[in-house]
Amino acid sequence: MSINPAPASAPLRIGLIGFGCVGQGLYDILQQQPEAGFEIARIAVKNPTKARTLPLNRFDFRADDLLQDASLDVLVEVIDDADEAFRLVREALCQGRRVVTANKAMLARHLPELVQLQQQTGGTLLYEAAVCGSIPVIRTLDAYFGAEPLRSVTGILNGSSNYVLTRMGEAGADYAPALAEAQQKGFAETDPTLDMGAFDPRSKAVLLAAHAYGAFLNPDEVLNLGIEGISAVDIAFAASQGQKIKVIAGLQRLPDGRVTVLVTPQLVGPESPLYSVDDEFNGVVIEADFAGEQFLRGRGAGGHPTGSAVLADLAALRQGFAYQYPKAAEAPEYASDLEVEIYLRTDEDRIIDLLDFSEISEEADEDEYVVGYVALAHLIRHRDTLRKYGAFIVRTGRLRPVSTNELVAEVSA
Ligand SMILES: NC(=O)C1=CN([C@@H]2O[C@H](COP(=O)(O)OP(=O)(O)OC[C@H]3O[C@@H](n4cnc5c(N)ncnc54)[C@H](O)[C@@H]3O)[C@@H](O)[C@H]2O)C=CC1
Ligand SMILES: N[C@@H](CC=O)C(=O)O
Repeated sequence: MSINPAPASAPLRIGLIGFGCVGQGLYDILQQQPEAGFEIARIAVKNPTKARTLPLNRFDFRADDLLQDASLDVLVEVIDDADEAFRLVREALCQGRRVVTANKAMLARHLPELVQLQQQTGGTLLYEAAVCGSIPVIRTLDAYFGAEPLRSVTGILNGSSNYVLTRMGEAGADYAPALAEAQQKGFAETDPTLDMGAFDPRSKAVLLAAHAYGAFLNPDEVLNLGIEGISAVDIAFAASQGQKIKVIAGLQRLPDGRVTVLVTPQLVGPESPLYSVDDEFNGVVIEADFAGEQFLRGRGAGGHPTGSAVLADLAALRQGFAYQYPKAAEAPEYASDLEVEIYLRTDEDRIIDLLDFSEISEEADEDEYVVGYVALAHLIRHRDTLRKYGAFIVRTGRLRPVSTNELVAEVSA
């Protein structure tokens, strides 16, 4: 038997919208891979006066001009403005075009509409780069695990906050300079609050929930707590227990079939594969009913790793690949009637009152921390107040149904 290579065909003509960290990363990758069969035909940028690595005549200054150009085979949207990204992607899909985006904030807000639009117009939208940079997690969940029920998907989904936590834990760095380094390396969002406040990994968790469980969630329903209030005391507390603090997105099927999603700092021990996922790396542990545990690890941010995921989407589009959302027809109910065990450090007594602990197992006046169970609904309702008063919260990983002492799940991260 002889295996014939795929027939040569004309390169796919790409319209690239956005030439920042990711746009340049993709451009660079395609320059180094002329044989890959993709040509960046037009590049739209916003600011005509900004100094760039390519001559001025290489750029367009109106993304809409690319939308009107029928000679472009695929549009790649990698700008940092979620509202404008939605307008552009929506318009392209209305035209029935093929689109790749990395904009998780936009996707998490508009996914149901964008999926419906593809069904109506025949357009295709891929977004592997939107979750975990270079790690092929969306396609793994959608295509490979499309038929298998999943117990949980647990991951470090944000490179910038993981970088800051690593620098603070290993090098004893302060929070602000560690964040400045993450920004300088191109890992952070234009507004780093999205990273440090865990809004970015929450968007990514919402996307994973659609592919892992068929659950299309409103991001506001999902608890996100960040690391803006972290201090050396917290890292020492974790270390005293042989653990590290990581920002963990936990997607979990409960015994009654419902799913819950939490995105918060969490204590992670050396028994977890996520314990040694450091710097800007991301990691995802998938617990499947029949396959058991699988672990994916890779660079979660940066121009080349993210550009690599865009390249993979371009290649997938050429092969006619589209997401199936295979579990959407039997989407589970979303559960928030749970109690979560947390470590809370605050110098404000009113925060402890506000959270109304149902059980306290440990209290240290000197270090101003409390460990105990709190209703998830209270954490969601008061998350802005917690952020405002600099309270720092870490989950232990234990969950239980509201108002009972029966432990339903112990997430060992
Ligand atoms: N940097 C990273 O590691 C990753 C970024 N992403 C996502 O990729 C997207 C791009 O991120 P970065 O490249 O890091 O941001 P960036 O800030 O480096 O670049 C974005 C560029 O888009 C330009 N822009 C804004 N509005 C525009 C418009 N209407 N038309 C043309 N250009 C416009 C900005 O001027 C800027 O140069 C964002 O959605 C981000 O969340 C996703 C995964 C990883
Ligand atoms: N700001 C994001 C970039 C990739 O998604 C991160 O730090 O993970």
